[in-house]
Amino acid sequence: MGKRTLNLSDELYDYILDNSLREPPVALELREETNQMLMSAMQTPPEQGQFLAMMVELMNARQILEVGTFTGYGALWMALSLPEGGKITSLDVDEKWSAMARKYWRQAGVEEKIELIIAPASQSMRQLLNDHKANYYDIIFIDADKEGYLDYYELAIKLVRVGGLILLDNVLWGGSVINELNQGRDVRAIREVNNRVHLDDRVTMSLMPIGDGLTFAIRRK
Ligand SMILES: C[S@@+](CC[C@H](N)C(=O)[O-])C[C@H]1O[C@@H](n2cnc3c(N)ncnc32)[C@H](O)[C@@H]1O
Repeated sequence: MGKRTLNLSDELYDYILDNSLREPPVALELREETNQMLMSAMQTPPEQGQFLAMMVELMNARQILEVGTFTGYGALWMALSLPEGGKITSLDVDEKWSAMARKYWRQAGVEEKIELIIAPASQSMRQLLNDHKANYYDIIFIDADKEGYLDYYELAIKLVRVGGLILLDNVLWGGSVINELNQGRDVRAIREVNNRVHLDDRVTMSLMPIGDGLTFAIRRK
């Protein structure tokens, strides 16, 4: 047995889903409809949706900010886990998926818990700061354009409360973070934010090989 995380074969991944996934039927329906789409790879995978919902419970979260909504799968899982009075603010720049997101949020009875803001996320996050939402969120899930990550992270540090959790998705970018021949803008942006979080003493952090790599950063001051 090695010390490192296992390489997941398709069979082992299926075993994990078969033996741990508790996906609500409405989330399955949304996932299946999204899977028909060209851009479906952007969707949060089911075991990560379930994990986000668990984070909501673990953190006793009431206020959540999601950066990157897509068809609303992650937001749906988190909303189902939020107690009465809890709220998710979800940011996306593209309106074209919002109808599908809203359809399933309504079907799940959580539409009232989710506010969708359509505008560039950096603009929306700055607006939230102007609207006195500094030190406000229990969880901030960053899952939008990678070039924006550093800016989103710095804004998230201001928006999250002390003790609150920032999650950054796709921080291994399919493994290409270690491929020096790959100097694309997305991968360079991810390397830069990974380095920033690693050296940042404002947070307690951990980079976990979940999905495409998920960094946890708890604001400590
Ligand atoms: C990986 S998907 C989000 C997946 C989603 N969290 C889920 O649970 O399925 C990334 C999303 O970020 C959005 N996006 C890209 N650039 C953005 C920007 N500048 N501001 C806000 N959202 C942006 C895209 O439109 C896309 O819907």
